[in-house]
Amino acid sequence: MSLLERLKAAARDDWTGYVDHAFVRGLGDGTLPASAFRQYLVQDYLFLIQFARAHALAAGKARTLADMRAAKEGLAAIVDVEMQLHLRLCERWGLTAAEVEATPEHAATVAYTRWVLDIGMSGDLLDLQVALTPCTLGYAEIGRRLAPEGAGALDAAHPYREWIGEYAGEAFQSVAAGAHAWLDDLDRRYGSPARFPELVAIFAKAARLEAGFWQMGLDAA
Ligand SMILES: Cc1ncc(CN)c(N)n1
Repeated sequence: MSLLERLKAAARDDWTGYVDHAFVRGLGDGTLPASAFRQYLVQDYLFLIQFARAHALAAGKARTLADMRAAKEGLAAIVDVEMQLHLRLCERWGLTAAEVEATPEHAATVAYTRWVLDIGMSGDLLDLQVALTPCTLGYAEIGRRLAPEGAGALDAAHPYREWIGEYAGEAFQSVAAGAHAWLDDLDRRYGSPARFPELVAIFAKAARLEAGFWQMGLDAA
């Protein structure tokens, strides 16, 4: 069993509370209020800036060139791909990058991002990657669930088609597959049965903070 599968099994309720949150169901069936999505979108851009820092921190924590390259892939996926999607979506919602960047961070954004950065500062690369795993692999799972037949099969009139398509699409799924393989590789080198409970606690907390992030969007509706 991969480390991800073991972590999900050990933190099942927290994982389900995240990937099956009411926000996600609303995204899937298109019933999510626009005000909830807008709040999410703005805060998620601010979130990604901090998560880019966390991926850069992973490069700094790396002890091998291969790990540094893997961290760089995660950083590039955020800065060069995901943030561009957000800018396109923001534009469509009448928001400029400058306006979004000038928006104050919500408490849920600060709570999640600064906690991950703290895990990265105080722990090792495996701790940090476990803290980052619900972010990348959770969205990949959500993307596959919301578009089981692929991004191209989504209804053209679906209000959240572009968002779902991004996470269900090949580029993001391939980044997620790489992160999944890297996590197992780190676990083989740095993991141990003694460390597992601590890793579960990190993973479960990240999943709860993800659920809190969705809830922050819903609360704005
Ligand atoms: C809150 C959150 N979590 C995860 C992702 C996917 N990188 C995201 N964009 N935003």
